[in-house]
Amino acid sequence: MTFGVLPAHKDRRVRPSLTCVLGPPGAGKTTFTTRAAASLGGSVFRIRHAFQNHQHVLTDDLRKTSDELGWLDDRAVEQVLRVTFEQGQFATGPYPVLLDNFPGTVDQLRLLHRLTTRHSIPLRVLELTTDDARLADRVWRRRVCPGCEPDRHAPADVRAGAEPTCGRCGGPVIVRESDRPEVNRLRLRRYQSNCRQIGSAARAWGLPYRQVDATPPPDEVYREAIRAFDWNGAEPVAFSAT
Ligand SMILES: Nc1ncnc2c1ncn2[C@@H]1O[C@H](COP(=O)(O)OP(=O)(O)O)[C@@H](O)[C@H]1O
Repeated sequence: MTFGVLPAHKDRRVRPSLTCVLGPPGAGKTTFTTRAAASLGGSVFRIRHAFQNHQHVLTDDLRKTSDELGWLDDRAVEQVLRVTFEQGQFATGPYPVLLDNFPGTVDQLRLLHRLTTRHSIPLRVLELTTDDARLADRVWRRRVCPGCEPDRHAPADVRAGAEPTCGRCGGPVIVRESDRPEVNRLRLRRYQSNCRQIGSAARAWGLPYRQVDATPPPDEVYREAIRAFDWNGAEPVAFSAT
């Protein structure tokens, strides 16, 4: 099986796949995708990074957006997906691919479905859920470290104190721009208005769709999520570079 010019995973039991990881802000998507990609030997896809990396494929009108959350038009999404996956420019590592917080709409799921069907790549959806109070608390507490993660996405491992610091580099941590209450409210509202449609479409198109309770600690969430899918028809194996 080929998928653009991307290499197949060295371990034949781990086959190419795309797993959409969805959930409201604070559910733990980035925590899960980062961890799963590391232990499965895969990579994480983020639409924002893909846009940044492939600006050149977009015409000027498609680079602009007036959307309140900065989402680009689906024509831009389609072009970026094509160049990322079909033209093999997804150079962040071998499969499986975990799509962090993507798709955001049913039309975007349709784009992915078409793309993966064309290339016989399994596509499935994992939704992480927890209660509203916990979501609010996690978003409220989340900090990022501009030193360790200049793009300010992945949550920092915060060392508590009068002035909380990054557990990794000891530097100052800050609140993520998108966690400001007014932006977070918008993100949550958009998620809530789109997630049911995405779920219904996934089921109608025969895509595996699993919900996992993201309330327990990350290790447990990870185990449950891995259990929720027959991960490529094989027990997931820890990735070894050898
Ligand atoms: N299972 C979990 N239990 C407790 N805290 C978690 C869990 N998963 C994530 N977190 C913390 O909650 C915050 C949000 O997690 P994150 O992965 O950034 O969520 P999302 O990507 O869904 O917005 C982060 O500070 C993270 O460290």
